[in-house]
Amino acid sequence: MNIVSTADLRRTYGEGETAVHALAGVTLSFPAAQFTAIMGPSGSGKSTLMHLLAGLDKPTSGSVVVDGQELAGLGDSGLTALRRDRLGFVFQAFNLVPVLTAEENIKLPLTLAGRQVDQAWFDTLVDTVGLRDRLSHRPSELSGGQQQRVAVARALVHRPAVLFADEPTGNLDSQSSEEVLNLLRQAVDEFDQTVIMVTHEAAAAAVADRIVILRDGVVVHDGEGTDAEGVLDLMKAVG
Ligand SMILES: Nc1ncnc2c1ncn2[C@@H]1O[C@H](COP(=O)(O)OP(=O)(O)OP(=O)(O)O)[C@@H](O)[C@H]1O
Repeated sequence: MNIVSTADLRRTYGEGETAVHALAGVTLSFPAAQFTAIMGPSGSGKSTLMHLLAGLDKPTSGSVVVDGQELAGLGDSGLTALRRDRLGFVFQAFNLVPVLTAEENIKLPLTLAGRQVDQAWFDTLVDTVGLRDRLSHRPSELSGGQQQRVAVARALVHRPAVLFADEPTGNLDSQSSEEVLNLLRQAVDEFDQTVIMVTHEAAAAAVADRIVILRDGVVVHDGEGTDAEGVLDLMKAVG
């Protein structure tokens, strides 16, 4: 089953001669429990695609279906509810709430939605991300890698239909990057989570099951995962 799919998705900024076709017809399907890395040179449309998939921006034309819902048919409150209840996000900048502890940050999506915490699932997540002894710490008392692990747990606490990760290792050293990537991999392998990750880094993309490469707003490669060297070769091949 596809958790996310797009049909001839287009997003144009501006009009006439100065128009920029950030996405120029993208048709992609993302099945459940698959880890996809979206790559491509700067300006190729990665962020635009991610924003459209998450309902944070509206397409010029074409459609996006997430978890069985056509986004164009949802109003602002419907989109907000979809993001809150069905999507998880991990960003380059961690985006934790500074005044809340790690535990409160992880539980925040449920608190905001007024939903009960599934304690067994919370415990599984905390043990998976290895933060049991850091739960009462605030973000400023955690390393970058620990903060991003809190962010991954937060993104998974409500068991989203899909987890979007936007350059999740962009601010991390190589060891913390590896830990965070392993966690995302585990979320797919052990929890059947669907992960869509935008990244510039070949080493990050190498943990994915599938590599999609954009250039000038179109898909120029869509194939199985490979190691970091293979990813670099792919990037070179598509220019
Ligand atoms: N709000 C905007 N107004 C006008 N043009 C925009 C806007 N946002 C993006 N663009 C243009 O759309 C194209 C795609 O941008 P996008 O940010 O999606 O690329 P990207 O692949 O995410 O790049 P990067 O890797 O540098 O983040 C670029 O040419 C960019 O300049």
